[in-house]
Amino acid sequence: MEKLFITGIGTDVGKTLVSAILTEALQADYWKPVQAGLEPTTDAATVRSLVQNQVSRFWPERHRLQLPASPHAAAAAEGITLHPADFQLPETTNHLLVEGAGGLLVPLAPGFLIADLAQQFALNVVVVSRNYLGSINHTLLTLEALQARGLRVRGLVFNGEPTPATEDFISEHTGVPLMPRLLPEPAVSVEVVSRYAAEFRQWFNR
Ligand SMILES: Nc1ncnc2c1ncn2[C@@H]1O[C@H](COP(=O)(O)OP(=O)(O)OP(=O)(O)O)[C@@H](O)[C@H]1O
Ligand SMILES: C[C@H](N)[C@H](N)CCCCCC(=O)O
Ligand SMILES: [Mg+2]
Repeated sequence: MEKLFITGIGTDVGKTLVSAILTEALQADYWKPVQAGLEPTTDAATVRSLVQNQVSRFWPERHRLQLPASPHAAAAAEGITLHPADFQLPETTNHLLVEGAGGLLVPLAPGFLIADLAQQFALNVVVVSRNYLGSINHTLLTLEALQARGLRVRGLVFNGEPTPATEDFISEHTGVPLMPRLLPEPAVSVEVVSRYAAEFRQWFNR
């Protein structure tokens, strides 16, 4: 069974889109442990709206925080402090995807980072790297931080305009496995997710 933690090189890089694609590809369960920002929608609701299979289960967030901010700040604004002991991996016999919030070193509380959650659950990691000027550095820093923590990279997903100079350097410098890449889509839809899911399914079955 694949038990995967979806992180990225920052916020808004496409973790939720990749989560939807992987959820559909593997008919996996999906869990967003901490949702910071509830309007206009949540990541779990987005993934649910983009997948069609009837197998996936959507596990409830452990913390739903109003403020679209860093989780440590969103929690503080509600007068609460998140603790590692709050979080237990959903007990499922299915594949499971766990989506972080923002990038790998985003704080959940003082001394408690998103990376600690991936470590606590001993999950393999999928890294989403959106293409922008500066993304090489952000990607290499993320991969180095994962390596320093002994977290295994299951695959790296490039998202955006194909940029060989960027992608080739990251791939050759780190040797991480590359998953299928995402192109800029005019709109994100069930059809788009279904098309990529077929590609990712092949990647897992290769
Ligand atoms: N390849 C793409 N083509 C078109 N739109 C995209 C693509 N990748 C991401 N987007 C859009 O960019 C926005 C941010 O993506 P997404 O919500 O997946 O980011 P995220 O990394 O999950 O952010 P967060 O840290 O808030 O969880 C969304 O509106 C999403 O639909
Ligand atoms: C609100 C946003 N969409 C994410 N859920 C949280 C992003 C936290 C980023 C914190 C940071 O790296 O400065
Ligand atoms: Mg997201």
